[in-house]
Amino acid sequence: MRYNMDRLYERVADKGHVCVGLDTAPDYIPPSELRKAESPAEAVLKYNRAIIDATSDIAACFKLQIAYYEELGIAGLEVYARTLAYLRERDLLAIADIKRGDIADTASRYARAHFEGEFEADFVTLAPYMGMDSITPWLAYAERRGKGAFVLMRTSNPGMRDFEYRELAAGGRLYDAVGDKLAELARESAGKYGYGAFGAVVGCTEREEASVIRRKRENLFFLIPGYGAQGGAADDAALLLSNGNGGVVNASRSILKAWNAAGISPEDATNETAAGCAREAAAEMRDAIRTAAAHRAGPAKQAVQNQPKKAVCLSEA
Ligand SMILES: O=C(O)c1cc(=O)[nH]c(=O)n1[C@@H]1O[C@H](COP(=O)(O)O)[C@@H](O)[C@H]1O
Repeated sequence: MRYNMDRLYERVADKGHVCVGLDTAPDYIPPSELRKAESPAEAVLKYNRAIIDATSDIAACFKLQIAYYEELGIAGLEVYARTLAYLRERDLLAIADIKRGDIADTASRYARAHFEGEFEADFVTLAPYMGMDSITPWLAYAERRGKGAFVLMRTSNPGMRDFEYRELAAGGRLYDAVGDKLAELARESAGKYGYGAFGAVVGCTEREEASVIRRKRENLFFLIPGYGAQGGAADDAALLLSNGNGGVVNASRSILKAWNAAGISPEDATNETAAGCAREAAAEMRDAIRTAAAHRAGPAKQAVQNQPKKAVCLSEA
């Protein structure tokens, strides 16, 4: 079976580790574009296309957080489906960030909804709280169609400590117990590069145990959120990589709102300028992660959060 995880590995080797997050809220879009569009949903679709076109040679993959589409109702879900189709037509890999988890029968319907038909994606995100019978129905699609998933293991949010860090009576932490199960699954679905069809979500906002997690889970490919807007930096993310591969690092707001951070005034901004800034932010991120991965012992943390930047991306738009 040719797993999507193998394809993702190859994209990382080719283009770097950036996963562009298409978490597109209408208020991230230049006001002139919102005024021109017939609806906020239409503006989101046009913005997504502009960002995809500007970053497709830099991004290993794209991630759509479905909440940003659901909140726009039916029109938003249409844009979600059309953005996925736009990526598919360009042979770009898509992660549907849906964080599902339910009993097996329901899970199999969720799996059909997101691995086939109008909402078809290459990967999904899953929540493991209900146990492995909520995960295995998705795995059938790995065997049949090469699909992949990232299961929440150690997340990027402050609340990760509420449950994920709980010490278990049997030893280890709760997130470690999730890792054990995922490593087992990965052994059964190992692809060409040794990674399982299903990987794990490990955030880069917490350095504690990052190197240990990476060493211990050598057959799990990681989806690494928390870069940029949540404070994670290139050298934090690099701790979760393995031999220059083994993970993609997601950034949503720091790419989608790069035009804002560059100091371009809302009156002057267009999709073209926003796309130019997004491209620049994604390229900087790619280079910073590559450098950090190459120098693991690495120099001082490169602050990426809220960095005031010159509007140099204007000239590239
Ligand atoms: O599964 C995820 O993608 C995810 C897991 C996690 O632990 N933390 C996390 O931020 N995410 C998602 O990653 C994205 C982060 O967005 P930014 O903080 O704007 O880069 C959002 O889509 C989150 O829903």
